[in-house]
Amino acid sequence: MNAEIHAGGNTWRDLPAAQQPEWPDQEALRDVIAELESYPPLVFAGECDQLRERLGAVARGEAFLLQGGDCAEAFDAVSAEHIRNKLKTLLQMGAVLTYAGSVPVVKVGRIAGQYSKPRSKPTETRDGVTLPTYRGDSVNGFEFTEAARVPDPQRLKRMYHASAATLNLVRAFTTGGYADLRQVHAWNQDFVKSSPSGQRYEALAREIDRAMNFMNACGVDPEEFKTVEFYASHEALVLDYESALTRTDSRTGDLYDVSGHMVWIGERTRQLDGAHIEFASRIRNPIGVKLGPTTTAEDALTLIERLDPEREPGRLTFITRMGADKIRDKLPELVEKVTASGAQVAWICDPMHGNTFEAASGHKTRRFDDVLDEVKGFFEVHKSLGTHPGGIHVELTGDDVTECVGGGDEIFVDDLHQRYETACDPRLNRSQSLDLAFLVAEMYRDQ
Ligand SMILES: O=C[C@H](O)[C@H](O)COP(=O)(O)O
Ligand SMILES: C=C(OP(=O)(O)O)C(=O)O
Ligand SMILES: [Mn+2]
Repeated sequence: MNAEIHAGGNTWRDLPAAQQPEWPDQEALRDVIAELESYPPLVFAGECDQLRERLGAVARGEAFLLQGGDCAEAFDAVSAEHIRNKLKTLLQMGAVLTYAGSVPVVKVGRIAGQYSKPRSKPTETRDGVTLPTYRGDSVNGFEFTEAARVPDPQRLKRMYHASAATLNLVRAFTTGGYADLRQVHAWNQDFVKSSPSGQRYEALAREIDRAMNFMNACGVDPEEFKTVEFYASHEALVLDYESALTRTDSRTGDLYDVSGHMVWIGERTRQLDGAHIEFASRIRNPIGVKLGPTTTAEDALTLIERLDPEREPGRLTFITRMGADKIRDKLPELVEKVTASGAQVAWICDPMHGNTFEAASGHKTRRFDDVLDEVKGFFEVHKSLGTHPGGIHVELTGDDVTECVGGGDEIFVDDLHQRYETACDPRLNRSQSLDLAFLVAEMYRDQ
């Protein structure tokens, strides 16, 4: 490996890096980094290029991005059941958006690497006891004990292995026949009877069946529907991990972060002169940046200069997370000035992170109606500017949790305690996710 090029993955080390774990033992950390550097890549650089091309279609207005998964993946949720449920939910949403929205859908999971969390406070207090905050399974334990909350670099290796196991199953499902479009009904089997969104989905699946029979009769090869393109993404937060998995592509000499196909930089770590943007500027993966309500148009333009100097559609995705009450005020200026600059970024709506509040029960939650309203605002703004609403970025799970309130199968604040299982932010459950997909498909069609 070319030492100079490889050093490109480490230039962030001279800059301030927000939200990094305070590892107590630096020597142990160095050993872990060295071991991670010897591990095989989790993804192939060519796949990252392919996703960049797909996102280029999103930026040009020819496709829609569906990006979703847990807020925080957990090591003890690396099981066939959890992974299958999550994938099934994303495939169902993808089918709804493709068919009802009549648009090609690029499917990207917050999966196989989403183990690190930025936090708003460094400590958490319960019943008078204060401990370091939980920062994701890659860093420390969720359990509220002093021992669990100490950052342990060995967890970075577990993150790699958990990501590898997850990605392996996802690849098996998406290429081995499980995700075959002819299985649209099978994905819904356990769900259909119990829920209005399941029943609505079933009706759509019947239409898809008819359309496929028609295509079959016209001579389209049914094998065309057997596999689905699915990509993995996560927040590139813990830079020791991400840079240990950054490798030189032997085909081109370019650097890729081979821990996932796409990585994004979060709202709390997007400082223009900070380590995360520097790191992202050195790799060829498609990059996302979260933009919250304090983002100025100048910030957005500088991010483009740093991350997409060639103005390559698909390289840069702006994931806005303004909040339902701010999106209509804050988004127009950003979109206008970015468009005027000639850059072609993909604009994606994260309707989750600007709409979190604490319920009287103490649960962190989100209202389905606020989520929906932020997406509506996002579509309205793009419609008025003649730009493309490129997709949604959501926190969801395939399990029937009770973490967000509202939805067709309504969950009330008093229900939150029943199945509140998230390690960090509240996720849409399967029924709420499907509801959202139907409503977004309608918005897209009306656009
Ligand atoms: O997922 C995002 C952040 O980690 C999360 O919103 C921060 O939550 P906190 O305010 O509980 O730290
Ligand atoms: C931390 C997250 O979001 P943001 O950076 O937008 O707050 C997240 O996506 O979980
Ligand atoms: Mn989150």
